[in-house]
Amino acid sequence: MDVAIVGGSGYGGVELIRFLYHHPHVDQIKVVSHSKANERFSDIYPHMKDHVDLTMESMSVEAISQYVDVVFFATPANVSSKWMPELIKSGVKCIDLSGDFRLKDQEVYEEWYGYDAADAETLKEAVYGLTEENREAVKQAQLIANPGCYPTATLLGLMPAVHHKLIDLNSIIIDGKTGASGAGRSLSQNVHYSEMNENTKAYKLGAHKHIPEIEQWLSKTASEEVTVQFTPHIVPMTRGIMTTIYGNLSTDYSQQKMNDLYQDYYKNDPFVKVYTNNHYPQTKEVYGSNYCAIAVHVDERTNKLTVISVIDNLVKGASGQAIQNFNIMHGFDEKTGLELLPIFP
Ligand SMILES: NC(=O)C1=CN([C@@H]2O[C@H](COP(=O)(O)OP(=O)(O)OC[C@H]3O[C@@H](n4cnc5c(N)ncnc54)[C@H](OP(=O)(O)O)[C@@H]3O)[C@@H](O)[C@H]2O)C=CC1
Ligand SMILES: CC(=O)N[C@@H](CCC(=O)OP(=O)(O)O)C(=O)O
Repeated sequence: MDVAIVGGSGYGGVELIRFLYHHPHVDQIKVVSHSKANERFSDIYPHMKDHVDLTMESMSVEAISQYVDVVFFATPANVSSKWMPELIKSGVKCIDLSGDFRLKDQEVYEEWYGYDAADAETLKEAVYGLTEENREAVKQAQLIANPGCYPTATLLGLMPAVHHKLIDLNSIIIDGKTGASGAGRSLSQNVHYSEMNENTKAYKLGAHKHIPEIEQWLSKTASEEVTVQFTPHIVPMTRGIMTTIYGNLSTDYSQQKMNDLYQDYYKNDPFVKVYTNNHYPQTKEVYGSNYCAIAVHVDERTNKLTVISVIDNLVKGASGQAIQNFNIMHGFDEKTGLELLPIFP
């Protein structure tokens, strides 16, 4: 299978290459870059020297659709929406790491992203790639809207309780923490070393584009309109997302029953681990891997459920989940190429 990565010179791109380069079903990788065409990939990422022999190329949409079977987009918002109509018409499968196809309502996209939405016809083709929740649709999809990093951790943390109607859906509060790599490789003041080292700060309160993404999936799952309170924070680490999620319990449910429910819910999902031994997973425990690790706490005193959910933003929160979806779309074992253990410490 031949694949192209558009925006291959960024963090999402280098992670895709880390996993795809030795993927047993991938023959050729085209790394598409406009700013760095003709440069060697290992000159941009010297740790790849002698491992990855690829040169970045500038390719038109026509050339891409002619030469490859699958296109991954690791580009900022407002890029894939421009390329996609032609690619979809040509029959190529596409997996988009950006948010351009995640929100089904064009007005909502325009309000939260500030760009023109993707065209309605192409948007209809998009399948939300939260793998564990949408596996059957992913199997049939031509276009995957790969979820955002915070929504991946949040939704996987909430789904068992939501499906079993154990929390009041309009009481959900999400406290999110991310490392600097979430902002991508391009320079952003938010992640300037001297402003994030030994510092923790909240940002985009009530305005983060992951709010409508989380609400859309919760509302679809619950068949009612759900709103959430979400506050993201940047903490001084490179990789990792932790979401600490609170909700009011809507029924009497013991810690033991909640543990059993969560464990049972994810028993067939190879990349979700549920801890039931009073261990609360840490971001370091999933570093570099495609795992989401979850633990739940039932507080009978306050009648609240707390969920801790951690992922590596660049893997399960982006490139790893994209490859999990790629595997499923093509009938490969979903673990193919992704069975790396986390790096610790
Ligand atoms: N970082 C993360 O943790 C996560 C990121 N995402 C999403 O994945 C996407 C990629 O993120 P990330 O890799 O971190 O970002 P980076 O900034 O590291 O890389 C983005 C790449 O996109 C390319 N690019 C930039 N502008 C344009 C443009 N106008 N047209 C075409 N290509 C362009 C650039 O490559 P070149 O100049 O070589 O073409 C650049 O290297 C984003 O949409 C991001 O929101 C999703 C989940 C998590
Ligand atoms: C540290 C930092 O700035 N993180 C970014 C992560 C955004 C991201 O990756 O967005 P998508 O997952 O929607 O593509 C942010 O919170 O806006």
